[in-house]
This record gives sequence, C-alpha cells and structure tokens, in this order.
Amino acid sequence: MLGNLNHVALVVSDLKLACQSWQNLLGATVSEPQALPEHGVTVVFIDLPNTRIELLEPLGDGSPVSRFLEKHTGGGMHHICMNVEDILLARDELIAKGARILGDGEPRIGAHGNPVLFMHPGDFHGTLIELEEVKPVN
Ligand SMILES: CC[C@H](C(=O)O)C(=O)SCCNC(=O)CCNC(=O)[C@H](O)C(C)(C)COP(=O)(O)OP(=O)(O)OC[C@H]1O[C@@H](n2cnc3c(N)ncnc32)[C@H](O)[C@@H]1OP(=O)(O)O
Ligand SMILES: [Co+2]
Repeated sequence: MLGNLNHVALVVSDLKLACQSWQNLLGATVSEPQALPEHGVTVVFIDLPNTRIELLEPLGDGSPVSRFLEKHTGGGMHHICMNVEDILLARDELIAKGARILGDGEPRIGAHGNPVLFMHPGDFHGTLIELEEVKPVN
C-alpha cells in the first residue's frame, strides 16, 4: 500500500519566525505561505532531496493543530504523510482491518491538490498519519 514519504509536518507557534530559522540556520528554501482555511492551517513547504518538511501554523477558530500547540508549547513534530496510489482502496483496506479514519472518512483535497486522509494516532502507537494519493508517473 505504501509509497514514498511525502512530508514530515511540524507545528510552529510563529510561522514567519520558523521560516526565518530554517532559511538562516539551515539555508532552506521555503515556499510562500499558503492559507488552507478548510483545514484550519497556514502551511509552507521546504523541499529536501528526498522528501519535504511541512511547517504548520493554526488558522482560524477550531484549528486541528491549536490543541496540539497548547499541549506542546512552541510546537513540535505533528504528523508524517506517505503516498498511496489509490486512497479509497487504501482507506477501505484500513477500515476493514479495524483502523480509524479521522473526520467523516472521505478524502479531502490537501495542500498539493491531491486527496488526503488522516488516521487516528491511537491506532499507530501515538503517531498521526496522513495518506496522500499520488498517481505514479509513466
Ligand atoms: C491537509 C492539509 C495539509 C497537507 O498536508 O496537505 C495538512 O497536513 S493539515 C494538518 C492539520 N490537520 C490535521 O491534523 C487533521 C487531522 N487531525 C485531527 O483530526 C486532530 O488533530 C486529532 C483528532 C488528531 C486530535 O484532535 P484534538 O487535538 O482536538 O484532540 P485531543 O487533543 O483530544 O487529542 C486526542 C488524542 O490524540 C492525541 N494527538 C493529538 N494530536 C496528535 C498528534 N499530532 N500526534 C500524536 N497524537 C496526537 C492526543 O494526545 C490525544 O491522545 P490521548 O491519549 O487521548 O490523550
Ligand atoms: Co500534512
């Protein structure tokens, strides 16, 4: 089922300051901030040779990362995202095996314009997992 690591997501309390740290200390190239009100976050991506880092800041009331930030003052690692070729097939297989899909169970469009789903961290030993549908190029 699993493809490449798509991104590792870090929640930060101040996106502008976090971008400056990654740029100035690590020489990272940081994308322009993208507001995703439907997901309650503002996001930037940092491209690495083999994957991406996603920096997340809460956006609006009821952001899914607000409570995380309250518990982890200053921020921290929030989720990992892996590619799947067919997200509905992956979802149905996971449900059949007893795993819980967050939200209403339907994929939503993520930051890259692809369908995404989140799995309950309780089913993965305390790690929040995102799956993103990425079709193979050939
Ligand atoms: C899609 C756009 C973009 C992209 O990549 O394209 C993004 O990635 S947006 C990312 C933000 N969106 C989400 O995270 C959506 C899925 N998340 C959720 O639905 C919630 O955050 C949820 C259910 C994981 C937690 O909700 P909430 O914080 O309101 O609940 P609790 O604080 O009560 O937490 C319940 C339980 O889960 C543990 N928890 C929470 N967050 C994490 C985490 N990031 N990693 C590991 N575990 C986490 C929390 O500690 C609680 O555990 P418990 O044992 O019950 O105390
Ligand atoms: Co993500």
